[in-house]
Amino acid sequence: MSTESSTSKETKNPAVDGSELIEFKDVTKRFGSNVVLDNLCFNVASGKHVTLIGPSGSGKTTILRLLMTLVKPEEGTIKVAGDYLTHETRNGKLVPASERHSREVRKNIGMVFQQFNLFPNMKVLRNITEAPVHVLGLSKDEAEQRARELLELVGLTEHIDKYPSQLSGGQQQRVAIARALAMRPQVLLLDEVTSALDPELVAGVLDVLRDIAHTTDITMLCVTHEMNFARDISDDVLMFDAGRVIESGPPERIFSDPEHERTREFLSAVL
Ligand SMILES: Nc1ncnc2c1ncn2[C@@H]1O[C@H](COP(=O)(O)OP(=O)(O)OP(=O)(O)O)[C@@H](O)[C@H]1O
Repeated sequence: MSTESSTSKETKNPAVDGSELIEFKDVTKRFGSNVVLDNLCFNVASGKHVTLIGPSGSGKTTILRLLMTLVKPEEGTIKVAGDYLTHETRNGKLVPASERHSREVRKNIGMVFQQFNLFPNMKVLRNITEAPVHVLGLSKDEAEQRARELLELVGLTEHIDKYPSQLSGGQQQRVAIARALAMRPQVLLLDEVTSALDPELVAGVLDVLRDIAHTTDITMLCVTHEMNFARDISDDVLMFDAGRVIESGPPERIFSDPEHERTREFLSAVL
């Protein structure tokens, strides 16, 4: 991870191949007159785990939504795995991307939302196999094999034949994690994935994510208020304020010795 304001490169996991997997360059996002992201530049290297922190409304979720192409930037470019998400090259010129192009680039990205967003009318197994079969073109057998492996990873093998409504929130969120991973994305986006859970269910979900962070090569971009989790999994933490990164660095430093007054204020309110 690097930002224009970042100087530190201390990390606990080396980058898988050292290349930048996510690149935001001069990205500005406005909603009406509200400038949510202001000429934002940051990169995330392949295999890194980066956590976005900052006050409510500082633009963290908007960054994840831009990567999912749920919203579009007014200015600037976003690259994923070397391809422009928002633009494509036609006749040697960079032009706004077609839906088709963005969809292809977005296949590199999986997202887990605060509100699980499972298909309520499908059993657990089909929730996980649906996209690999219909988007990636896997055979039903291949997709089911993949789903079974992932259900084991998230500890839900015995719930394979249940509907989401028969599961706890924590179990539903673990299905959502398995569903995102079933697409074998290079990047996993996590948007406050434990915020909607009863407190006693939070640890189980975070344990699964810690396991994934520590045992796979997946790149993670995470928005969370769980600071202990952020400390455990992050190579770098980006502190946002008013649509800009005001400070970044390894969690050991950001949490114990923040440089910026706004970071100190924010951390004293949440830690
Ligand atoms: N679809 C939208 N239409 C209008 N304004 C929006 C929209 N989405 C986000 N915003 C505004 O953009 C700003 C940033 O929102 P965002 O959700 O990215 O912040 P955040 O840092 O993730 O906050 P939180 O920690 O509360 O989730 C807020 O002022 C929000 O009201």
